[in-house]
Amino acid sequence: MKTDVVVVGAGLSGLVAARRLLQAGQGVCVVEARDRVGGRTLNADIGDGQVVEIGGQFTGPGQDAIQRVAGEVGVATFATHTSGTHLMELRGRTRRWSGANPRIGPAASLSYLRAQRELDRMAREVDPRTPWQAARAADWDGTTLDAWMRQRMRSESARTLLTMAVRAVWSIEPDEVSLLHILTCINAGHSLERLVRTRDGAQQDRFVGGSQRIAEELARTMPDQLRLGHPVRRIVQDGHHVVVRADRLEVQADRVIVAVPPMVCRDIEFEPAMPVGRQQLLARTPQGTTLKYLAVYDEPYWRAAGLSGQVASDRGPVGAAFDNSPPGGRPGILLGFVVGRHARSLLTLPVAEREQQVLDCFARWFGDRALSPREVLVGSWTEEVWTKGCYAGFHPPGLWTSFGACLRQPHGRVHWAGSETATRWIGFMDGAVTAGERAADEVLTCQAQGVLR
Ligand SMILES: Cc1cc2nc3c(=O)[nH]c(=O)nc-3n(C[C@H](O)[C@H](O)[C@H](O)COP(=O)(O)OP(=O)(O)OC[C@H]3O[C@@H](n4cnc5c(N)ncnc54)[C@H](O)[C@@H]3O)c2cc1C
Repeated sequence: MKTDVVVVGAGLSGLVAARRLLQAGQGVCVVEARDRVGGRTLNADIGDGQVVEIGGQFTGPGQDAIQRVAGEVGVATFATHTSGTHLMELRGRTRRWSGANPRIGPAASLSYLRAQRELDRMAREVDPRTPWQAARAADWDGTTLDAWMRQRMRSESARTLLTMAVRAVWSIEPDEVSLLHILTCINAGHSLERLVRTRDGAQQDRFVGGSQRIAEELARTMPDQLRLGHPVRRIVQDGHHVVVRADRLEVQADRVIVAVPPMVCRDIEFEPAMPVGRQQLLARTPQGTTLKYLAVYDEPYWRAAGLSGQVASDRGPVGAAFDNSPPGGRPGILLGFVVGRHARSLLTLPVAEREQQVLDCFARWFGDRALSPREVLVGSWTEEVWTKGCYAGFHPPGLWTSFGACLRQPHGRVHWAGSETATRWIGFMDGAVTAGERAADEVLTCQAQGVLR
């Protein structure tokens, strides 16, 4: 089969790239390993025509790209449930709180807010398009966020709180990530405060009908271009064209856009081989670890007790919880994120034991009724062969300054998309959209100029 452009991966990034290319009159073939579209967005049916999200779900102010695309395909947003009192488990104490910030004592609060402000200020010195060019890039990429926290934050409670925030936002531990990477992501997501917050922040809204609907609606506009269930194994190029070899499918094209997560991209064989910088980049980009649990109850019974369903915990295994009920409030759904170190430890247990530990957390916060959900759904993304971890890939120390310049550099006729290659909202659905559009524009420019880079 022959076409102008092959897109590998029918997640949001690949689908948006394909849409832009089709709009520009290009022939397109989207080759997807799974038998569904949406990648890291996935809806689960909970009956009565309602769904809940197993993958990415939240959106908020400043995420204009995903909201624009959602609007264009007729998917609206609704507010995440936040009314009521939130809970925080911190260093052996459970606190109830409401308003902007949890009360953790004046010294700890001050230490946390100072650190947040300092990180936001440092982040403004980092251009997310070229983090390796920041004046202090070498220093910041030579250390971890944890090392910086130990140096700058005297309060242990404040450090624990920031660790909880980092786990919740990026599903990683502060001692494994480059300080420069965190600053890049903070700038790309406006500010740490915006990344962390629900109201006025990145968790403010959800998509009606579930986020996967956006991918499904995009896919509906290109039925003839989609090839589902064909894992791409090999991409071979010469001076004239590129051939994409997938299971039971071979497509020849002028150019290819690869829109898959970094750890999965490592498994595709490239001929000629990728340049050394990009090989190193992929080999050293791990992905976060997340198990996302959704416990379904007849009603959101915790609301009657004045609780919002929102919890942050350093004890775990659930590190963050939300009321994830559908817009109408029935059934009641508790969402529990098990992330970072807690997720890696939970993943070593049998599935039934994992679930029990999660329900035990819910019972600790919302009473024994939590132990009897009518259904429990789980997204175990590290165990998904076509994802291998989430929410996204991240950079340990040294990576941005050594190999960052290779992140978006095309390899001959092969271009790179996916939320990890974004320069705004890196690792988010919004980033997936802008990365897909950027890669499509690169291809269109090359096609127009007849360029082989
Ligand atoms: C549990 C969880 C919670 C999240 N929470 C949020 C959130 O609240 N808000 C937010 O904005 N983002 C969130 N994210 C992140 C967000 O979902 C992702 O950044 C975004 O969806 C990534 O889109 P993508 O197209 O770049 O990659 P993907 O969605 O991973 O798409 C890649 C596609 O490529 C396919 N593929 C892989 N390998 C091959 C191959 N060899 N051949 C063919 N196809 C292949 C995959 O099957 C997949 O369909 C979350 C993610 C998860 C998993």
